[in-house]
Amino acid sequence: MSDAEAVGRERGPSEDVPTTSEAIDSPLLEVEGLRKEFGGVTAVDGASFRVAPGSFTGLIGPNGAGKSTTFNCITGIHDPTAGTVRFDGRDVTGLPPYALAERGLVRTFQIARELSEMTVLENVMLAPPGQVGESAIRAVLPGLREEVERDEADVVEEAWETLSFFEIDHLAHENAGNLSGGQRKLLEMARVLMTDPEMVLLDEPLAGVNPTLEEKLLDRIDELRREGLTFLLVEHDMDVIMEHCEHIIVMHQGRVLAEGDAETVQRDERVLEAYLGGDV
Ligand SMILES: Nc1ncnc2c1ncn2[C@@H]1O[C@H](COP(=O)(O)OP(=O)(O)OP(=O)(O)O)[C@@H](O)[C@H]1O
Repeated sequence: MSDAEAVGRERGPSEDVPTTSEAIDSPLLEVEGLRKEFGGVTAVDGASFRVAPGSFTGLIGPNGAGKSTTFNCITGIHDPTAGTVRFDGRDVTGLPPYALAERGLVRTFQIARELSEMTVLENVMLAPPGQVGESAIRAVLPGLREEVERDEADVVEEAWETLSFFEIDHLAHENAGNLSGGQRKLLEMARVLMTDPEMVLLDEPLAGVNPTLEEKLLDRIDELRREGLTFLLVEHDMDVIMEHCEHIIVMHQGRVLAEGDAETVQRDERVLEAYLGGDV
């Protein structure tokens, strides 16, 4: 019997499982005892894990495991019923998305209807938090006009660089609503990058993306990681998770069932049983 099998037989789902991320000494993101109830439904039931800075971490689990709810609790969409979320050593539990973005923790958002009527370039230029409103106010203050103009020129330059990085600069003047599903995902990533994040959370970034664009998106993520960005990804495509994520967290029934590298997770019998719908 392998170690994993032995662990699987000795422990039930309600007990704590050993977590390799406990070994991460200085996590960038730390989720502890996270719990979220919706009426009588417990969607997340005491999930705890850590994400190392500069890592590409995957969050997986069968349908209904609590991945999206966990994601939404971390990114300020849901208020957790209990537990804490720490980012860069600070408690950020329950902070709204804009406050998290100011601290460097961002998630991708689908392009909203109003934004789909704007061009790709406008979408990217609007992404930095507070940019437009702030500039508009500062533009009317005497003495600051020059500085504002310089700021805006920087944003335009950065917007073009970001579009070119994702190879969608040729679409700059196209309405965002006319993009294909895959091109939209690239635009969503470009918008995120404009906020100068430290950590990016991605929920199903490859859903509906054709293989060519998928490769492009994954290449860009790998490149950004090499520059020091941290990624946490919820994704159903196991091949992508196993190939690209060096740390994988498996959720089941609202808790962390197992975690480790691809090999560790793949040979963990509890993971297999959870995916097959077995009683773990
Ligand atoms: N707003 C809500 N109200 C009530 N129950 C909810 C709500 N959101 C999620 N749930 C329930 O919480 C549980 C976890 O759902 P969640 O969407 O987080 O899982 P998931 O792992 O992301 O699933 P999937 O892979 O199918 O997207 C499910 O039983 C789901 O029905």
